[in-house]
Amino acid sequence: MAEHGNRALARWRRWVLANLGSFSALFTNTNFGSAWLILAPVVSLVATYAPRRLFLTYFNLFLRRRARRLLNAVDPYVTIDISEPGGEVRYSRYGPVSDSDTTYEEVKAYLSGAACSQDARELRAEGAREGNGLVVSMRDGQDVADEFRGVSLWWSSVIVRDVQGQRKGDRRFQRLTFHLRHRGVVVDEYLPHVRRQGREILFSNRRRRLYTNSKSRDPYYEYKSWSYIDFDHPTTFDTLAMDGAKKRDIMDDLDTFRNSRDFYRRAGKPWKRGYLLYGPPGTGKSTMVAAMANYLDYDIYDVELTVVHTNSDLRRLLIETTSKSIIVIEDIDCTLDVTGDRASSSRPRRREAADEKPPPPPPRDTVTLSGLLNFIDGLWSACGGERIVVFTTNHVEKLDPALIRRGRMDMHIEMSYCRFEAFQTLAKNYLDVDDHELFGAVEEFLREEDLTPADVAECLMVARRAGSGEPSRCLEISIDELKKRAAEKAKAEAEAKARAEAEAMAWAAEAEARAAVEANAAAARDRGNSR
Ligand SMILES: Nc1ncnc2c1ncn2[C@@H]1O[C@H](COP(=O)(O)OP(=O)(O)OP(=O)(O)O)[C@@H](O)[C@H]1O
Ligand SMILES: [Mg+2]
Repeated sequence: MAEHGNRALARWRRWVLANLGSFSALFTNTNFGSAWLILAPVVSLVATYAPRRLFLTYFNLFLRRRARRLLNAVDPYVTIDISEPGGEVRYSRYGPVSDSDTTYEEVKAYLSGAACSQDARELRAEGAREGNGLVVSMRDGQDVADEFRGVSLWWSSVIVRDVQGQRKGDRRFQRLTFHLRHRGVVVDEYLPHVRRQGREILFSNRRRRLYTNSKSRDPYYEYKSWSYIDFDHPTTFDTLAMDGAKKRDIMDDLDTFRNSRDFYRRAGKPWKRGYLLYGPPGTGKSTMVAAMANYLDYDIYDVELTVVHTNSDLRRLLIETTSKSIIVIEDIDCTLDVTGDRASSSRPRRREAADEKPPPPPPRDTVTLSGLLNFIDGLWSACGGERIVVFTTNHVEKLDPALIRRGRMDMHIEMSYCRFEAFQTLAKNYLDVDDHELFGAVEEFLREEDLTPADVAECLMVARRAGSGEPSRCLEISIDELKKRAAEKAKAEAEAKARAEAEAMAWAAEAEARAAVEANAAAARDRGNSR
C-alpha cells in the first residue's frame, strides 16, 4: 500500500515538475505576467529612485528565490539524472579510447542487482559486454524503490526523444529521486556506494584476462603494450598439491589482503602485497599464480622483461595495469641482474668463471634493478586499486636482498618437493582416489626421494592411461613409475656432476697449459734481453 502511495507520489511529482516550469516562469519573467501587474505600483515607485538595471536584477533575484521556496514547499523532491554516455570516441597517442565515464553502466548494473530489480515488473535483458552473463535492467518508464540508511530513494529509467521525436536521437537516463533533506547522504555516500556495488557486479560478470606485454606493431613507437587472451586456467587451491598448513596460510593472507581496503587507507599504505615464490623447476610456482588469480578473481599481467628496454617503458607498462590484478615477473633472476650487486645492475648476464672479464658498463637504455625497485615502491601509491605482485625464481639465494625485503615481497613462499600430503592431492586430481592401502608405500618412498609435483603428476598420467582407471592397478603402476623417475633423476644428476667435474678439470688443465706457455714466453724474452 505504502509502495503504491510512493509510486503515485512520484507520478504526481513528475506532473508538477513538468508544469511548474511554466508556472515559475510567470513569476520570474520581469516583463510580462500577472505578478508584474500586481506589483506594478510598488515597482514603479522603487524604480523612480533606484538605477533601473540594478533594480531589475535584484527584483528578478527576489522573485526567483520566492518561486524556489514555493516550489520546495510544494515539491521537496530532488532528481539527479545519470545519462547514457554519448559513445563519442576520443583518441590518445596509442589509438582510440572509448568514453571513459562508466557511471551509467555502473548504475545499471547496480539496479540489475536482486535488491532493486525485483521491484520492477517490466525488465530488459542484455548480454554483458564481457562474459556470458546477462545484465537485467528496467524497461524505459519503469520505477524501482531503494533504501539506504533509512533513506527512501526512487530510480526511474527515462528516455528523452530528440526535437523531431526521432528514435535516432534518443538519450537514456537513470533518474534518481529523493527528498531534499537527504541530499548530503545521497551525494556523499549513496551514489559512491551505488558505483562501487555496480563496479563489482560488472567485474564479476566479466571474463578474466591474461595479459602479456608484446612489442608494439606501430613502427613509430618503441613502446611495448599489453595484449590479452581470456584466462581460463582450471587450477584452484583445491587442486594445488602442497603442504596443507602452508596452503591455508596463503589463502588466509589473500583473504586478509582482499578485505583490508579500509585498513590500507587508514594506515596510508598503498593497497598492494608482494609474494616471492621460490623453489626448483616443476614445484608449481606458475600453477600457484593461476590458483591465486582464480581464488581472488583477478586478472594476471605476465611481465616479459626481456622485451622491455627502458625503465620508463616498464613504468608506463605497469601504470597501465588495472586494479584487481596480479602482476607476475617469472624467473626474476634470469631476466634481470638481481644478484646482489646493485651498482652494476644491467641486462641479463651470467658470470660462469671467476676470471672471466668484467661485463661492459650497462647501456644507457636498459631496465635496471633500481628502476624495478622504484616502480614497486612508487606505482601503487599513485594508482589506488588493489594489486598483487609476484616474483618467481629457482635461485632465491642469488637475489639482491633489497628486492625481496619485507615490505616489497611481504610473503616468501617455498614451493618444495612432493611429499605425501601433496601426493594425496595429486592422486585425487589424476586418479580420483582419496585413500588406498598402497598409500603407505608411496608415503615412505616420497619421504626419501626428492621428486617434484610435476614429476609425480607425469607418473600419475602414465599410470592412469595404463591402469585403465582401476585404482589398485593405477597405484601399482604409479609406484613403479615413481621409482623409475627417481632412478632416472639420480642418473641424470650423477652424469651432470661428472660432466661438471670433467669440464672443471679440462678448464684447469687448459689454464695450466696457458700459464706454462706464458711462462716459457717470458723466460725466452728474458733470455733475449740478457744477451
Ligand atoms: N604443486 C603442484 N600442484 C599441482 N600440479 C603441479 C604442482 N606443481 C607442478 N604441477 C604440475 O606440473 C606442471 C608444471 O608446473 P609449474 O609450471 O607450475 O612449475 P614451476 O615451478 O613454475 O616450474 P618452473 O620453475 O620451471 O617455471 C603444471 O602444469 C602442473 O600440471
Ligand atoms: Mg614457472
